[in-house]
Amino acid sequence: MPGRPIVVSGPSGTGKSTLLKRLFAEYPGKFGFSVSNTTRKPRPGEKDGVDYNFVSVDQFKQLVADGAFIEWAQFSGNYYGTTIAAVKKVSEGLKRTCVLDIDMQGVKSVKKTDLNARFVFVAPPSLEELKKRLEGRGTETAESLSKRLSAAEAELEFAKTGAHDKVIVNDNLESAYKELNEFIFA
Ligand SMILES: Nc1ncnc2c1ncn2[C@@H]1O[C@H](COP(=O)(O)OP(=O)(O)OP(=O)(O)O)[C@@H](O)[C@H]1O
Repeated sequence: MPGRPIVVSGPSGTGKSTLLKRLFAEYPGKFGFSVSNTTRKPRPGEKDGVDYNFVSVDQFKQLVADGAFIEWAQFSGNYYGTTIAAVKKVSEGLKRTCVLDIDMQGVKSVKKTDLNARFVFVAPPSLEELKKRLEGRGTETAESLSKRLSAAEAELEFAKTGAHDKVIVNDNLESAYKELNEFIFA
């Protein structure tokens, strides 16, 4: 029996991917991510329904109008989004526990659906440490770094409202992973 969907959120750079990568590796076949919808064209080797659900702009707009999305966005001329149906497909089709790595808008949106998800927030030990990790990852420009840090403050404020079932401070990676594991299998 797959478990209820798990929504993992928290500031960019707080360590969500690091923790999830470890979880997926420890339990192969137990968890899965949903397949996103996109209007961009498939790249060679990409399979429809596996890498993405490839749709036309008209189809995408219809899904938006139908309220099918948990979250969607436009990047460099293409639309991308996660549908409620794609999350259900992971549990009902693949019989896996669906894990969603989304931001606070996504969290609010999932709460309005019938997905009956559980919410975990991964917090950094401090904003200074978060800045160090983002710098250390070597993926950010000065501009994207400052954008992520201001978004981080909003995420931390939101977490204070008690919207999540569990808050994990990712200070020591081992103990954060242990807490995540315990929460997920509780
Ligand atoms: N407990 C920890 N102590 C020190 N460094 C950590 C810890 N956890 C993660 N990191 C490092 O912090 C950086 C950011 O981690 P990661 O990429 O997992 O964050 P993220 O929350 O998934 O970010 P994004 O939302 O941008 O994808 C990585 O370089 C990672 O190795």
